[in-house]
Amino acid sequence: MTFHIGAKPGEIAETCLLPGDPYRARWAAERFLDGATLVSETRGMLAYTGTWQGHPVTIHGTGMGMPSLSIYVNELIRDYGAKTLIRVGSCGALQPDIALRDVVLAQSASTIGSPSSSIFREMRYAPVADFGLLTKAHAAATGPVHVGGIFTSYTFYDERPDLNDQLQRHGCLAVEMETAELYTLAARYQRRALSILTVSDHILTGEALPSADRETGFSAMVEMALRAAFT
Ligand SMILES: O=P(O)(O)O[C@H]1O[C@H](CO)[C@@H](O)[C@H]1O
Ligand SMILES: O=c1cc[nH]c(=O)[nH]1
Repeated sequence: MTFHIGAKPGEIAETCLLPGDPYRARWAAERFLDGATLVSETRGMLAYTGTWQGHPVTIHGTGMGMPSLSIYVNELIRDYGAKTLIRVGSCGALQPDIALRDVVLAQSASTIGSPSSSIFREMRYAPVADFGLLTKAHAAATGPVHVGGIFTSYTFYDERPDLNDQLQRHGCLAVEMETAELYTLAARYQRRALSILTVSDHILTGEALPSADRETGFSAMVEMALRAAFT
């Protein structure tokens, strides 16, 4: 047990899938894992461990935003020995050729700042995905998939439309709230990380999926994450 994870030693797999939403963790565990067992529900952040095609996998919610993800990923890596960490999240699209339900593979994650920023002082660190996971996830895609840079925001309700304009102009595919810190922590501890994101809304058009779709409609990215981890 740690401050924020109730699992006993040995109950967390080396491969962890990380949705922001704890109910997405439950849905994905029930749908994709054999023998899924609830191993932590501290603060309602559900975590399940089971197997996929014989491989041990944990699916652990992270909550919303980099500070929350940072707590869980630090403990998963430092206390439980997680080695492969794949975020399965939602994002808002920033480019006109990206549609609702498309998948975005985050090659890099720009940010204004992250919980790790203070250790870099004046340096603008560039958090990047694990190349092996990225290429394997891309090969496993069965529908529209986009690969490129994303923006990890500290806020959901952003008051800077000019920032979205600049991000779009510089080819940024989508916005979400966790990946920059995930990639930075993975680099620090020499672990593999990737963010696979399903487009839940479009920043340019204002279209959005209903929240039930966000919770359960994301099979393609979970399948891509599992195939990337084990092929
Ligand atoms: O669907 P998840 O994984 O939570 O990801 C996105 O959704 C939340 C905002 O609604 C933020 O956590 C953002 O990154
Ligand atoms: O952070 C996020 C996640 C999904 N959609 C957004 O617009 N922002």
